[in-house]
This record gives sequence, C-alpha cells and structure tokens, in this order.
Amino acid sequence: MASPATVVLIPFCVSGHLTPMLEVGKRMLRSCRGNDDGGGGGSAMSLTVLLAQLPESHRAPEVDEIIRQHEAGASDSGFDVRFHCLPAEKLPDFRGGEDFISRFMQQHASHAREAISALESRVAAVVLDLFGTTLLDVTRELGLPGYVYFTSTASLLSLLLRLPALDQEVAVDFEEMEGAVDLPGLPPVPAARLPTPVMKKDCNYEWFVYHGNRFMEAAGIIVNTVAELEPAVLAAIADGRCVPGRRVPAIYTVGPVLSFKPPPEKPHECVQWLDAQPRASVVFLCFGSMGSFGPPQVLEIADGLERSGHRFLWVLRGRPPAGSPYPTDADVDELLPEGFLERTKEKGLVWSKWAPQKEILAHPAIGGFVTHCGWNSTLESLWNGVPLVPWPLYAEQHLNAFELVAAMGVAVEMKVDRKRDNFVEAAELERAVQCLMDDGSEEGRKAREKAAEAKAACRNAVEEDGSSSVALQKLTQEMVMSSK
Ligand SMILES: COc1cc(-c2[o+]c3cc(O)cc([O-])c3cc2O[C@@H]2O[C@H](CO)[C@H](O)[C@H](O)[C@H]2O)cc(OC)c1O
Ligand SMILES: O=c1ccn([C@@H]2O[C@H](COP(=O)(O)OP(=O)(O)O)[C@@H](O)[C@H]2O)c(=O)[nH]1
Repeated sequence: MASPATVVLIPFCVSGHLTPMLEVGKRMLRSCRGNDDGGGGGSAMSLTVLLAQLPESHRAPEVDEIIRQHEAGASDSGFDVRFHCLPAEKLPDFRGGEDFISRFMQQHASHAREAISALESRVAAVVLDLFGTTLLDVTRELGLPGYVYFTSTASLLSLLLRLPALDQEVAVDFEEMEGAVDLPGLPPVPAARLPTPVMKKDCNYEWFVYHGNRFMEAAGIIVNTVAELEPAVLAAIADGRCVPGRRVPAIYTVGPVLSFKPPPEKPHECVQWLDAQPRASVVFLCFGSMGSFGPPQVLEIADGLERSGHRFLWVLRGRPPAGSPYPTDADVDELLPEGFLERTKEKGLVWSKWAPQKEILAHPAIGGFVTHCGWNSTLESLWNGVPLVPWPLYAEQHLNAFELVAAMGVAVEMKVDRKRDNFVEAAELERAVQCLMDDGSEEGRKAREKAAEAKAACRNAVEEDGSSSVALQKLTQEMVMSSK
C-alpha cells in the first residue's frame, strides 16, 4: 500500500499560533481516519511540522513543552506526525512585531523549500501561518496547494482582505481618521477600534496590506472560528464584498480549535480555591501570554476590584525583563496597595504566575472574564459560556473587543484609554465588573444569555455533523484528493 500523503504545517512558533496549528493538524488526521475505509486506526494522511524556531533568548518558556507534548500525544494516538527543525537563522532586523514575525517567516523560505523537496512522502498540501504568506512563492514553485491557517477572527480576515483597497481609499493614518470604517458584515467600526498594526501606515501596516493581498492566492483559508459566531462577516467574505470583482479562496471555519490536557491528579491551587467559591460568583482576570501592567495601573485594578465587592481571581504578572516580551512572576507584596491582600482574603486570590486558564474558565465558580481579548482566550471563554469584559492591549485585540460587544453581544463594554497605554480607571473597572456580575444588571444578563448561546454554538460546531466538523472533512478530503 502507498504511504499516506503528508500535509506540511509551517507555524509561527509562539504559543498563540503554534498550539492551534498543531491542534488543527491533529483534527485533520482524525477526520481522515474517520473517512478511511480500512478501519485500521491509521490515517490516510500524515503530518510534517516544519519548525522555524526562535532562538532561546526570544522563545517563550512554554513552547518547547508544547512541542514535546504534541510529539508524545501523536505517537500515543498512532498518528504519523514528524517534527523537523529548520536551520536557525540570525534574527532579522525589524521595526515592530508584524515586521519581525513576517521577516522571520520569510527568512526560512529556502529552508522550507529544501525540507519539503527532500520529503519521501507525497505532499498533499502546505499550511502556512497567517504571517507566512511569503512562503506561497515556495508552494507555487513546488506546484503544491498552499493554505493559510488564520488563528484569529473572520472579522480580522475580512479587514485584511479589504485592506489593500481601504489603503487607497483612506489617505491618512487610521489613527488620524475620524468616523468609522465599513467592514462588510460588521456594524461600522470606529477607526479607533482597529488593530494596533493598522493604526499607523508604517512597515507593520505594510505587512498587513501585503498579507491581505497574498491571502487571495491561497488554495484555501482555514479559520479558527465558528461559522455560527460570525455569520454576517463570513457571508460578506464569501459573497465577495471584501474584495469586489475577485474570487476569494474557499474559507474553512474549523473552530474552536482548543487543546485540552487531562487535569492534574492534584488540582492546581487556583482550582482548589475556586472549589470553595459559590457558583458563577468569581470574576477572572488574565491578560494572555504577554499582558502585564505598570504599578499605577495595578493600583487602579486593585482598587476597582475591591470596590466592586465581587469575588475575583486575578492573574497579576510582572513587567518583562529588557529584550523579552514575556511577563515575569509578579512581586505581589511590592505591587499591591498596603493591606489589600488582608482586606480581600475572603473574596479574592491574586496569582502571580502562569495560570491554568483553560481549567479556570471551565470551573463552575467562574461568572465572568476580564480579558485582553486574545482570540484563543476568547474562544476558551465562549466554549464555557463565560461572558467577558474586554480589556484589549495589543495585536488585533481592539477589533476583537469591538466585535464581542457590538456584534456578538457576549461582553460588557469597558472604557479603555488607548492613548494612555490602554489605561483603565478603578471606577470604570468597578462599574464594568458590577455590570457583568450583578444579578440585577440588564446589560450583564444579556451578555450572559449571549455567552450561553455562544457556548452552544461552539459545542454544536464540533459535533459530528456540526459546521466545523463538516468544514474540516471537506478540507481534508480536498487535500487527499489533490494529492492522488
Ligand atoms: C494576530 O495579530 C498578531 C499576533 C501577534 C502575536 O505575537 C506573538 C508573539 C509572541 O512572542 C508570542 C505570542 O504568543 C504571540 C501571539 C500573537 O498573536 C496572538 O495570536 C492569537 C491568535 O491569532 C490572538 O489573536 C492574540 O490576540 C494574539 O496576541 C503579534 C502581532 O503583532 C506583533 C499581531 O498583529
Ligand atoms: O496565565 C496564563 C496566560 C495565558 N494562558 C493561555 O495562553 C493562551 C493565550 O492566547 P491568546 O490568543 O488569548 O493571547 P496571546 O497570549 O497569544 O496574546 C491561551 O490559550 C490561554 O489559555 C494561560 O494558560 N495562562
């Protein structure tokens, strides 16, 4: 029997992009096994993961562990998954986050070409990170279908598809623009709510325009969203309203792509604490892999939480050391106002390290989530029906926050002062937390109701006949067929 064709994944190796790409790969293998008539437990497909690894100085501590776990998990489940490290490159010169990620991916193009050419298996398709569209040149040269795996919302995708035209329509920097931007399928988006790299027409912005253009060349775009969460935006993309007059690649909505580990034998301290709290009584605050605040903001948060009167679990991280984007464990005694821990000890827990966020959001004691609106965190919250208070910080999070409030209705708005480094006043946090958590709040009730609907949509989507499972099957069938 011929060996199965392989799908090559080329992720950007940071947790928020790597984990969902590895997980979607695993789901593709599972979906192929479902289609396999042999029933022998194998899959009609294998995976080859090409790792363009950041040097240790820039690598998040959890990345090696993520790779180790997926390697072990793949061999346990009988799937054929091979990891291949591409030769290391000197870090590129860069002038911002998107510039860095895009150049870093570009630097590995020739290594990726060599590695793919040397594979013994037939290659069914290559799946690229959303910042890796420069590698579409490689897939074209090799005559292979190149897909993009889009780790964020359909709304961000619609913005990127529309950006090349929007760039021509709007002469000034978007941060100078008054009024709103028309993104088909969304209510008018105030210019101030656009993603950070779009605000100023610098090199990071240029990369967004570049990727937006190149997405049109992909064989398909795989999106980590749920069709039922963003129906209007997806319809607008499919109808060609984002790029009039051109055929948009097929869109596969396969989310929520979340990976869960079995809980540890001894529950984590945060979970033990939650076990002692009443149902839906705790507001959880956590700000992603890169979120941290300076001392004045920490004081405002402490004050706002205390005044809200609600129970809280607050992941408080310290500022990153120079040259790293990753927060440190916080020195809680130094950062918090005097007497805060003592005064709130019956109601709150401040956790200064990486927290088991997925387990926390799944806990029945959690009633709301103050979040930076990273898309993985958002999906984890909606998967559990937890309503949100958005506190966007970087990347595309301001647009996510807008969509959560204005389109999905699963969140209660909070005023975040983008011009003051996303500062939130204590009184505003107090108001938003009360609005989200108080039984009597109409706004909170609506958000809770919508979050419960979103939970049902997420769970239905991944059932056997759900929209995401069907999209995944279609995708894998297409890949397998094209390799025959
Ligand atoms: C989507 O737009 C951007 C994403 C990122 C980005 O960068 C990043 C860098 C790291 O060193 C570690 C990370 O984990 C990481 C993650 C990351 O994106 C996150 O991706 C999620 C899924 O797409 C999610 O949506 C989060 O909001 C993102 O933070 C960086 C960037 O510019 C620098 C982007 O424009
Ligand atoms: O203390 C923390 C902080 C973050 N996360 C996880 O890190 C990911 C963050 O991804 P997201 O897309 O939300 O934001 P990013 O960190 O990439 O900006 C999510 O899976 C979170 O569950 C976690 O487990 N513990």
